[in-house]
Amino acid sequence: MSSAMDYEKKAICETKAGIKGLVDSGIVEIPKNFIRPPHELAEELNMCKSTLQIPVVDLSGIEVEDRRKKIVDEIRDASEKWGFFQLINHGVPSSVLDGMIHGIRKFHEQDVDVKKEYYSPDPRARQVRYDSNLQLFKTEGRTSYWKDTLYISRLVSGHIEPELIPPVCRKTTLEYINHVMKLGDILLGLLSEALGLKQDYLKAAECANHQSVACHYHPACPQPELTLGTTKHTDPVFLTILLQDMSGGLQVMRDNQWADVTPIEHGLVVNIGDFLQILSNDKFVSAIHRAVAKKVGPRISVAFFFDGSGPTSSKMYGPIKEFISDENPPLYKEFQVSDYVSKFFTKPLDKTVLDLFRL
Ligand SMILES: O=C(O)CCC(=O)C(=O)O
Ligand SMILES: [Fe+2]
Repeated sequence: MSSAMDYEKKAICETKAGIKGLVDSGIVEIPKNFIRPPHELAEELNMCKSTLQIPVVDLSGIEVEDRRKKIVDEIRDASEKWGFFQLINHGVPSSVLDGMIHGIRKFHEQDVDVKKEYYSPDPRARQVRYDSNLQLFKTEGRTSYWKDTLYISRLVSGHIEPELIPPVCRKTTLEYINHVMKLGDILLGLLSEALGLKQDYLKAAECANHQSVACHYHPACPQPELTLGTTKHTDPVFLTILLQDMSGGLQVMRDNQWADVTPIEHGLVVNIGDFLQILSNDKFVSAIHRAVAKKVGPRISVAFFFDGSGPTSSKMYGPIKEFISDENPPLYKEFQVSDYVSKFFTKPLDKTVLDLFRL
């Protein structure tokens, strides 16, 4: 590591002002540790961009039987082909969505002296913490991302001690959690039906008992083409509901091309996570996605993750028995959340959850 990089790392960590602090200091070039490796940047230049758009599913009329059937068909198709879709008329009030984005922006833009109280680079240390993935400096050859994130973790059925949430965004965040939990229930029902199972199957299978929320703030970036807001990844959870502002930047991989997930005002993005791909025995896909950095900012996005039972539970997960036959053998071994957690922190960077459990 160069001494210049050491200085930048130290400055970001010590001020606890995040990437936002770096931008506010007036930099015109991004520090080296944010620059993606040359082979990645070269590969990018040769890659075609997809003009396809992820499907949009309208949830209005869901209580009418025929309409629900059509919605289930659309969700099945999107989950099989893309692993991604957008929802409109999903029942979460526009004021709650706007309030969440506004609250998260206020958190990241508040006085650093207040914000830094929440700063912690250790994912296991605190239930609510803010960080800029600077711990990645420590890992040789790993690039840092152009974003700061407020993490709200270890929610149990949507519950968290309200006082743990920063006052500046407490009311709006609690409201948002409350509504997204309800939408999560509706979605689990629709996804169960899309898999040909009873409506309460995925909920009863403990696919969403725990939740966490990652509230991202991507500041304007002076050299966006050299870095990323979030590197390409799949979500190591069952299901994600993502709220994004109108800035754009989220992309999903389809047939080896990046497709933009163009924001829809007051829409929500849904994506299938690794564990749902495993349960469905590869019927549904957990798609690779990323967020590009932008010259203008900030961009706010909020990923609400639905996770399984906690690491102390002995609940086993694996391909759903109903899908397994001599012709369709299981593609993954069974596992407990604790197996996954212990492997996750030591797994090689290029391995996903799917690789860890594939037979
Ligand atoms: O910022 C985004 O739109 C994507 C965030 C994301 O993929 C994640 O938090 O897992
Ligand atoms: Fe993600």
